[in-house]
Amino acid sequence: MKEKLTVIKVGGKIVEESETLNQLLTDFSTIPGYKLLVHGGGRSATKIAAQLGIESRMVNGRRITDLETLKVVTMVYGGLVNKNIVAGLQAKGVNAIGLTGADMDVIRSEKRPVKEVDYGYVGDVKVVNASVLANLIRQGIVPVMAPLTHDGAGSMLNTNADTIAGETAKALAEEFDVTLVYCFEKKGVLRDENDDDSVIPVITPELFEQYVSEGIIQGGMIPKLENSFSAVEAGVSQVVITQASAIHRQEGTVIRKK
Ligand SMILES: Nc1ncnc2c1ncn2[C@@H]1O[C@H](COP(=O)(O)OP(=O)(O)O)[C@@H](O)[C@H]1O
Ligand SMILES: CC(=O)N[C@@H](CCC(=O)OP(=O)(O)O)C(=O)O
Repeated sequence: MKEKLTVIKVGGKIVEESETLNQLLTDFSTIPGYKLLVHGGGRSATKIAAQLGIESRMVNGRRITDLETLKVVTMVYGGLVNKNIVAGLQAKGVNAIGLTGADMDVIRSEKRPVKEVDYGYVGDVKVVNASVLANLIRQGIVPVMAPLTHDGAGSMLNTNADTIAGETAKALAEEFDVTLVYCFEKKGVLRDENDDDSVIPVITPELFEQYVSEGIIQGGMIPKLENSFSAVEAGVSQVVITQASAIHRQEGTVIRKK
């Protein structure tokens, strides 16, 4: 029997507000057993870029990352957001280590090829170094991963945090019984975005296609669900999309292969 590991991904709206972040870190600190945290921070990057006079552009939930934007996201995700979370967890007795994909060569990626859209310095994940992460985890260290990867040739690349969480969960599923929880500000995937009580309890790829065509699922929810299906297909035991305050209950929306 494999040991259990919980991978939690927390997004931009939660990490940008100190109160919601602090609550999330408190809840995270009480999850029993092995765990790993992946954070986003897209909203913080957009705000700081604007303060620097840099405009942000998103296509299909991904940021167009030119060289100036790459500098901003490296500072914001790898510095400000990551270190605030690590310090917050240390204050709660969790021995966290902050990592980008370049640290210990944890995640290598490849610059996304230019097709209809040129995303710039955005990386598609090639290899997650599961054994490095597993060794840290088994030593009782909690990895806190920023949405940054590297190309192995000296360049950092910006990678969607939902993808980091999905790919990391998949790689670690060889060694652990992995539960992946995407948490954000809503109660789950909603039938009506303005009605918090319209949680869709279970989503399959077939239902996903239908909801996208009906416009019920859009924007940042699309990469979250695509990564969720990829994770359950690749042996992650359980994938849930839920509210940050409900990470223990894991009610929300459950992702099924079919
Ligand atoms: N059906 C849906 N149910 C819930 N949220 C949805 C839905 N469709 C689109 N969304 C949007 O997806 C967003 C979550 O994606 P994203 O902003 O990338 O999250 P985060 O960065 O917090 O992980 C929600 O804030 C919401 O606006
Ligand atoms: C390539 C790409 O889109 N990267 C994302 C990484 C941050 C992220 O995913 O943050 P959230 O989870 O808060 O949305 C971005 O720069 O917005």
